[in-house]
Amino acid sequence: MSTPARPGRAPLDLSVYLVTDTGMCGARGVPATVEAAVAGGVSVVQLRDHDLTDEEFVALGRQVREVLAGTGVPLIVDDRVHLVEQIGADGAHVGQRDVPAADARSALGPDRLLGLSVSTPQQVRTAIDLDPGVLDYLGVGPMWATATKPGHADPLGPDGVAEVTVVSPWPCVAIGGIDVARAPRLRGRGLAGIAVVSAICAASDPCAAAAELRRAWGDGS
Ligand SMILES: Cc1ncc(COP(=O)(O)OP(=O)(O)O)c(N)n1
Ligand SMILES: Cc1nc(C(=O)O)sc1CCOP(=O)(O)O
Ligand SMILES: [Mg+2]
Repeated sequence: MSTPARPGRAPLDLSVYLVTDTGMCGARGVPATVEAAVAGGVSVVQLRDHDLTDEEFVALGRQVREVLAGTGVPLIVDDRVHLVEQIGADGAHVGQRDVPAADARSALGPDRLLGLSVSTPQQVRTAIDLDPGVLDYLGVGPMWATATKPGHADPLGPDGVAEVTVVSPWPCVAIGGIDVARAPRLRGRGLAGIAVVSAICAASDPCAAAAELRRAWGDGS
């Protein structure tokens, strides 16, 4: 299901949003994992790797961009807004401790996608004080405790996430501890989609994992 976008933008399908983890992809590698996951129904891909140098990150990002060419699936860059152009990515995702969203938008220009992480309704209200045209979506998390992000905020759970989506003017994607068993518990909470790392990257068959998540999520209602 696509959700309304910023004025003048094509609708954005956030339903199953893959965030990559190079270590979890293992010997298969990030590009092959992304290719399989997209075949299984992933609708957005975010390149996330805190350990690579900028040069390595750009090289990997370009490989992923090649894999995504012609699929219509957007490529988002985690944190490194300054590399979006070099990679030829479609946008960036920033957190509360990264470059401020308004600065990220200035660097990206009006046409690229920008997501912001939030963990509380108050962080949404703070973001609303920005020009609403700055953001395309919110990443809301964590839903549940997860080993993938050490030091994460307090888990929100299905009831907590609904308190965030209800005050958000932007489409929201939930993240943190989501798998096939838990995904249905997030339906009907005002979310546009679910974002996962380990449920796809650590799966032996990322195509099947993505297809199962897509089925578990349905249309999110
Ligand atoms: C879709 C999505 N939501 C949240 C995050 C987390 O971003 P951030 O808080 O900046 O943490 P890091 O991912 O940089 O560790 C995300 N990456 N994607
Ligand atoms: C990257 C990230 N951000 C989070 C947040 O709460 O903002 S939780 C998270 C990790 C999600 O990994 P997994 O699907 O393996 O639980
Ligand atoms: Mg970040």
